[in-house]
Amino acid sequence: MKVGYLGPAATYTNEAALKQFGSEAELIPMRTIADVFLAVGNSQLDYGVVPVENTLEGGVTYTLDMFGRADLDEIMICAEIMLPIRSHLMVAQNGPKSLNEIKVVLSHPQALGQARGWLQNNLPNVEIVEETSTSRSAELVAGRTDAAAIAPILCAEAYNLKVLASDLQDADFNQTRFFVIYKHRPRWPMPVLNNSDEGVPITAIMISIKDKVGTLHAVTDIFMRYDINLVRIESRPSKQKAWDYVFFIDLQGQPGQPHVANALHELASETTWAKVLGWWNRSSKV
Ligand SMILES: O=C(O)C(=O)C[C@]1(C(=O)O)C=C[C@@H](O)C=C1
Repeated sequence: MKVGYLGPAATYTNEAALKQFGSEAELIPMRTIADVFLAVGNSQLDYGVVPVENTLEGGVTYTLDMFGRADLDEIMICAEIMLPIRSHLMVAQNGPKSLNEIKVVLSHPQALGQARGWLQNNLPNVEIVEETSTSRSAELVAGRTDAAAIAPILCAEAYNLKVLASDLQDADFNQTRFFVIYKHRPRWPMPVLNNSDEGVPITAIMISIKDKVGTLHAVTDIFMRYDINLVRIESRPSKQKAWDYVFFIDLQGQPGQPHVANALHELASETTWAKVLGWWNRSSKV
């Protein structure tokens, strides 16, 4: 079984993939989140692990936008992984000895955002450089004497770096949610990964609604009438025309339940486009 994740080795996504698949799978680092989607889409990978949402920084837009691509229409979600996120400031062994010797800080934009307060308080004048992942920034600072990376602790060992400061995240409830994605082929049963019957059933949908007064109200009204709890609603530009949006909705329940099936059926009258992205059981454990 081949499972792709945002690489190089020792990203948070790598940790999430290990948590879900253990050593049973061949874990393959990919350069970008888009590359994970594309390799799942052309069946080079059986599964991909991608970050989707963080408790401090919100939605991972790179991931959300890939679900809107027409050429990746068959990609679905079959599980989610929650990971506590702790970040550290690390430098090369012969690099800066203290914070005032650091001129540049490299990291993934999500990790930089989660440490915004710490950076403002401790390194207000450094240049900030965004990289494709935290471990890519760790790999890059290994050869520099003026730079530091914000990265997970696994990177210190993987890239032989020393840690100058720990726990940079702006709150200790910092967590990221990841999706396991696969290419939907007509097969039954659907893959079920670590999804015990004990969790709360969640279904993710993506919709585009009619451009008229009250449509969003009508959509939420349908879910209210069927007693369906909405656990997340997030909008992104549709990228089809200006000021046009798609909505990502996570709801409690699964399409196999009659009340959810009926609600999704009724939803068609208010939407111009709709897709079920997948369903899984949410564990209460992090
Ligand atoms: O760069 C990494 O280590 C990643 O796995 C990406 C990512 C993200 O995109 O949200 C994953 C978890 C953290 O929130 C920070 C970065």
